[in-house]
Amino acid sequence: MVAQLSAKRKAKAPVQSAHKKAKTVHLSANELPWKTVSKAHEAGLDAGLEGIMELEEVDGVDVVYEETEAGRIVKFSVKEDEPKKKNAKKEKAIAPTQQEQTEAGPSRSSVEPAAVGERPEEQAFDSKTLLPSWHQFSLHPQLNRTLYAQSFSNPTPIQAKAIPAASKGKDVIGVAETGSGKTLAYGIPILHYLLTQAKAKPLVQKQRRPTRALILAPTRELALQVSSHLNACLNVVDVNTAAVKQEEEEPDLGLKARSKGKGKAKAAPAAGQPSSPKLPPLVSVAAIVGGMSAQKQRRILERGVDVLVATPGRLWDIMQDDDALARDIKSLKFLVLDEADRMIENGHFAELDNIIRLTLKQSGDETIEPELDFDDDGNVIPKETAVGAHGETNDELQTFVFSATLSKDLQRNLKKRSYPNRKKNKPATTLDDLLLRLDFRDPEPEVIDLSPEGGVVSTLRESRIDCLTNDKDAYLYYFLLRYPGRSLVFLSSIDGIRRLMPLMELLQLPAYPLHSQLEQRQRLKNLDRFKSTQNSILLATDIAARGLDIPAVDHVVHYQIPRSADVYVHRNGRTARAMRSGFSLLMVSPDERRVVRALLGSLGRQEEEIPDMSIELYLLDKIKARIQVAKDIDSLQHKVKKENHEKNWLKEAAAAMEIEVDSDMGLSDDDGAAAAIPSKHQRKTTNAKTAVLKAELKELLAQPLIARGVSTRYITSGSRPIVDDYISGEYHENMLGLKKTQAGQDVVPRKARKVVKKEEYEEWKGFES
Ligand SMILES: Nc1ncnc2c1ncn2[C@@H]1O[C@H](COP(=O)(O)OP(=O)(O)OP(=O)(O)O)[C@@H](O)[C@H]1O
Repeated sequence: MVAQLSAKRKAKAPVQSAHKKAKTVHLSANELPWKTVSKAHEAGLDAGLEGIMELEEVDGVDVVYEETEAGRIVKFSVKEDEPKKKNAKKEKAIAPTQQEQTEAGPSRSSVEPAAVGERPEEQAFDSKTLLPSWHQFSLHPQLNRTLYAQSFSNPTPIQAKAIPAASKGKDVIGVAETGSGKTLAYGIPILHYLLTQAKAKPLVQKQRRPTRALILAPTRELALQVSSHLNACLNVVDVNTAAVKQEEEEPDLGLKARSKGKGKAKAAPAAGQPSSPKLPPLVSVAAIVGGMSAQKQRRILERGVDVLVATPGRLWDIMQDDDALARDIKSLKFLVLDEADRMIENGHFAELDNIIRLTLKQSGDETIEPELDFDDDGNVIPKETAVGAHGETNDELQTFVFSATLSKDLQRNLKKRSYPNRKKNKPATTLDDLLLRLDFRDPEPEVIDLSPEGGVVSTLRESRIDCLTNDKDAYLYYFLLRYPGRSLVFLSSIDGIRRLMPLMELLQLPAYPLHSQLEQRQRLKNLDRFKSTQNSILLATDIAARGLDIPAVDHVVHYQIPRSADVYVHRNGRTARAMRSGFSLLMVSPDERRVVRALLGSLGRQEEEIPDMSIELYLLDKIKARIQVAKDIDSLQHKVKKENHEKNWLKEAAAAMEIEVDSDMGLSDDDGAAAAIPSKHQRKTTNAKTAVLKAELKELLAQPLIARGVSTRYITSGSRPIVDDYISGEYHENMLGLKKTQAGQDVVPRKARKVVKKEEYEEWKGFES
């Protein structure tokens, strides 16, 4: 129970007025413009100040002590004109439009002083002047403010279509290219609704917030990203700082990618608000994902979250012990499936199916009990007694399904909901099944399909290299040296990443791994390092293929070919986002060629459409030498590691069995010739070999790679004089004789490609026959 207790008021310390000319009025304490401040959460006041439920403060007040016959009295003097002048400019910029006032609820006129307890989020914003392209949507001022601060001056095409439809209460199926702002296309309508609904509740209220929106995402990283993307829209920003910065920056070219720290303004208290105390958010967003403390997530849920972004597995785990949450899911206002097709791939089918089942509109014969029963596989057991017993329906629910890849057939079926046997209590078995059992309340969901022809984003440059499987390392190394930048390299297996990582380290390339067998903390750390290092490499499985919005990925490399056309589209979508240019390279070995042809065919494309990457073969040979030495070192190191591991294992096993290792098993260090464990001598030899190879590699790495025809003695001579490149600063630091270029400049049309090498030809022939 929350008791409403008397507020503690604090006035600023007495100050002698410096502005003698300003008109001052004396007010009683109750007439002063008090503002509510939150209790300093960080200072731990939450727990310690029983009885003090609200703090208030007041600015610009002088306290004057006057001696009267009745004794000393206190007068509060307020300067009348100053504050108004000072804030006039700001107030003009954020004056509300008539429309906004209606949408966002009553807000003050620009000249009215801040109302007691007004929240910065609710201060009006002049979207007509500052964000004309967004004005038509009549968004909550808080959203306008953050859009402005992030320089999102225009809605993206999918946003322009989805926001009005969703705001009208329609269900939306949105398909648009990767990096086109789908998160905000569904996020803005949700936040707008919740913000306009939210009433500034007393800070003391400990009441649990019911979850109103559930966003399901296939991977933990994507869920965390969506949550932070939406949270960024709820940060209070100082619009005036933003305006100044905007003028200083170059003109907006249309779509500017949002990146942390690159926004126009820092999160800051809105104009006229105190800077230190932090109010609890009007609307809260949190992520519930696997691999992170379930207990902490449960605690967050106990307090309640308005918008929950979750991966199905963890959500289902938590829901099984949390009836309140299960009830919330039954009466959601918004359900979003972001990249639903990937959720199926991830093996979360059953959980997703169960969660979706709870969101079905309850009808007379399909009621699901709030208290759930589960079978051994964690599936909901429909209760017989529940039939028609409760009659509660959730007609309110709006469903949004977004992806960059949803087949036209599925879109059509979803719209028509032409699913012959929609037996809702039977588990779904395919994606189509699952999506078709979504209970759209809207008789005609809005299908917005803006996907580009063949799935290719207009700012993406694609290319391919045909090479033998064994040569992929060399080609990859060549590419990474030749085109420095942020490169995301996709592999199909975790083993492949484990094999490549030590090679990258030995070759002194800054590479980080990302796959499902890493601890979640390590995954996030590696992702962060990749994001924050301009020249870096992320070796990732397809957990990084969808949705991840990493600012400025220059290259996507398909080291191993994607297993479907959709994955190809999504992997490529990690670059060329938000109208930036990007580059992708497909590495195709002879045995992958047929699959590539089929894959492109299913996108309605020909192989010839993807040009070849041009390669300096002379340099490639030198690169192969480096790779070979690195591989030799790695295999020696691997051998030593394996032997040490076996030795330790044997020792531990022997100790557990209380056996003398030396005498009983002949595994002493000295008689290694006969034993599984190498002798000291063998180990020494291996170490010496490793040291020699490391020295050799060091020397190779220290020498520049010199292209054919370059004279290092006389830079003005040779068939490839490099003097001009030096003068213009265009010379390539790692590859002498080559110019610094973008990868996209070094592609050649496929028809013009060279004849395959003899040994490749042999292999191809074998495959093709
Ligand atoms: N109106 C806008 N103007 C400029 N940039 C925007 C706008 N809306 C979103 N962005 C930015 O575009 C980038 C891509 O957005 P988002 O991640 O939502 O794309 P997406 O369509 O979901 O991509 P994917 O299909 O790969 O998941 C983000 O950095 C986002 O901040």
